[in-house]
Amino acid sequence: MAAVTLGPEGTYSHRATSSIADDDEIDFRQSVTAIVDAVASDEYDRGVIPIENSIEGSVTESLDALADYDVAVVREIVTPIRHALFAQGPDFDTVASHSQALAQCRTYLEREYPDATLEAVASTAKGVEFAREDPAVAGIGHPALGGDDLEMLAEDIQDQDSNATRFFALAPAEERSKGGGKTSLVVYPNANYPGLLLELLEPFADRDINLTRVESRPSGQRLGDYVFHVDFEAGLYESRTMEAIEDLEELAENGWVRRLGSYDTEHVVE
Ligand SMILES: O=C(O)C(=O)C[C@]1(C(=O)O)C=C[C@@H](O)C=C1
Repeated sequence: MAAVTLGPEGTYSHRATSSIADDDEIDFRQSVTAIVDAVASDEYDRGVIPIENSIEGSVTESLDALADYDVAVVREIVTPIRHALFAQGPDFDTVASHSQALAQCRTYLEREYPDATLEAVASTAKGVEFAREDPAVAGIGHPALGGDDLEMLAEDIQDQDSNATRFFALAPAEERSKGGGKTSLVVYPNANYPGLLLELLEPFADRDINLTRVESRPSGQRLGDYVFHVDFEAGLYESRTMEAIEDLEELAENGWVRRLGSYDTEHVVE
């Protein structure tokens, strides 16, 4: 099964993708949007993108791409995230990594390297690549990224031991699954009036559907205008879900409701 994810080799996204595809069938892109685009245009059977982290919250580029492209979510993959710090030696002045990884190690970095410049790059593996090329740069990423030419200066530097990231496995839209106990939707009401958010949530409460996440993102159209990402514990084709979606579609008559799909959860233990 051909799959695409965030590269270069050795990112956390790559490790999550290894749980659904053979390593020789995994290709890499430099951004989440490029991955979603490649799946939406049928170039790959699967794409894996990070969605949210237990310390730093949503990966906003991923949420925005799910609102912009028609793709299906067919699985969620939850994996523990334990970061290590790599450099050629102790004399670096810059720490390069993915913005999420830098944020997940904020307390450690402020305590140990208060003067270091933090540089957000496309991925953790990219940051470690920079460290390999430049003695002034350290990288943060999975402990296996090191190798002989880099020193592992510290391990387990994430601010919480329980650090974990949730990924979505995506497929072309026509594969929108009918199985799985969790469902994700994106709703754009294209409206703003008192009680709108309450009205958005009522269709679920009325049918005893447990919401597991509600996230708002700016629509990009105007200030104060939002797209809502909703996850809940019920299948897409259960009658209570279909009824709830009918209510949402009425509410969003000037906007839209996107069904991302139903899926099961896989916990990858490293
Ligand atoms: O840079 C990587 O290794 C990624 O796979 C991206 C990413 C993210 O965007 O959240 C994935 C997991 C970790 O939370 C840190 C970074």
